[in-house]
Amino acid sequence: MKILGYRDADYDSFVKRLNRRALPTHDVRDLVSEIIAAVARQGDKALVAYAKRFDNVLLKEKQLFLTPDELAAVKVAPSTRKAIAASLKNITAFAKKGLRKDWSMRNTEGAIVGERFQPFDRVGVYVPGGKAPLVSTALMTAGFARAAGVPEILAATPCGPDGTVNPELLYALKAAGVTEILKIGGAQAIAAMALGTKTVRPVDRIFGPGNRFVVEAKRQLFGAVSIDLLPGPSEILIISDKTGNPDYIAADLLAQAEHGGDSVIGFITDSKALIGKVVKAIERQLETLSRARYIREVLKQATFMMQVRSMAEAVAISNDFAAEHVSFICAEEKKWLPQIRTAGAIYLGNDSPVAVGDFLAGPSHTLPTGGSGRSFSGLRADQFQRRTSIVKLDKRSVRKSLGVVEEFARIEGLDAHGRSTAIRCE
Ligand SMILES: NC(=O)c1ccc[n+]([C@@H]2O[C@H](COP(=O)([O-])OP(=O)(O)OC[C@H]3O[C@@H](n4cnc5c(N)ncnc54)[C@H](O)[C@@H]3O)[C@@H](O)[C@H]2O)c1
Ligand SMILES: [Zn+2]
Repeated sequence: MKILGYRDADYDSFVKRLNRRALPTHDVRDLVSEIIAAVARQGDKALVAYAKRFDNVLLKEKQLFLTPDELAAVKVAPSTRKAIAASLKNITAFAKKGLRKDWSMRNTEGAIVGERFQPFDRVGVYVPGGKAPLVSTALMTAGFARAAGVPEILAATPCGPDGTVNPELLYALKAAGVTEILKIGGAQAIAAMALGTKTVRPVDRIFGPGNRFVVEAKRQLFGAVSIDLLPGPSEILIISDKTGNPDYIAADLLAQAEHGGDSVIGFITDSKALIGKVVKAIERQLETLSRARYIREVLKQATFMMQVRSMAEAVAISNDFAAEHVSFICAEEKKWLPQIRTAGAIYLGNDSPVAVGDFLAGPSHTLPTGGSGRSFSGLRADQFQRRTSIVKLDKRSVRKSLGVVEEFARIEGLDAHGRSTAIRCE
């Protein structure tokens, strides 16, 4: 854990380093481009080879997809079914609010102009499965696709060494409306969905979070497909004044640490006393957690706590860092909230655990990480809609448009353009 305050000698250089840009390292970039090239060249054969190399599973080319029988046989506890239904209910309601609706109006010349929104025909969602079966992520991606009315939803998720996928995850995928399940993970799964293979039909757009290989594959395949955003290893930044409850703050930091070593955990406050209390609370709570040893490692490698001069400084650092989740606890919430501009999601006050947003609240937990929050927003239902603009003129509006069109045609030296409009006014 790195603990520092504004009086420390290395404070300024540390703060400077928190101003991030989401860019991959060279080794990840090179490995991923090699994987993409192999999938493009060898298709299913490459998928089988990488599943063996990275996931330690022996699959045949015929076994890349989950069969309908396997899916039909999935059974989960009633309590699981209830939890998944509760989450999907909130997700669907939230998603429907975010869908865009067709509209039209008349422009100055009287032409009808408008926008039409239709669901994509076929999308791919990546559901991480490396470290934990992210059942909630299945809902937080495919659930939005279904709410938008996408008819074909291909999900990709890595299977275990025995070739099976966690039954709760399968149940969630089915509940969220997924129509095909590819048992492949990593960059190779993204490549297969984007480029297609003999057995995988390519998709129009790819959604969903993953580790750095998955995120880099989406970045490199942009163009072959479109992507939602760059949602990588999860992270949190907690900003609190002295009104923050140290036990709650510690609990949220620990919950984040559970996500894994690639993620970053930050705590910024203008109260030095609060840092001391949070550190003590972490030690106390850690004792009772099942993944304590693992969490301890993350706290050591990837956690910082900082005493800043003021809330203004805290907010400025937060905007530079562009964290996936910002927890904001401040007596002057109304004053500062509009100024937190680059966060993927903001959790307000002492009583808003990020975990509720992870699993249940409604907004997708698929959020930009690694500093990409500066340029991307979290996953929304309207990202599953393809937008088309529509223009319709009649004799009156075409006549009214002619003067301006002819002037542009003259300036740009495109006389056929002018002629195509004039001919309709003769
Ligand atoms: N930002 C968000 O919205 C959000 C939401 C949920 C999860 N996440 C993040 O997603 C990540 C999931 O990561 P994960 O690893 O558990 O699952 P994952 O499914 O993303 O990655 C596992 C796959 O990576 C590939 N792989 C593993 N090691 C490799 C290597 N050395 N080289 C090349 N490929 C390799 C394997 O094929 C494996 O199937 C976590 O960091 C989590 O925080 C983010
Ligand atoms: Zn979480």
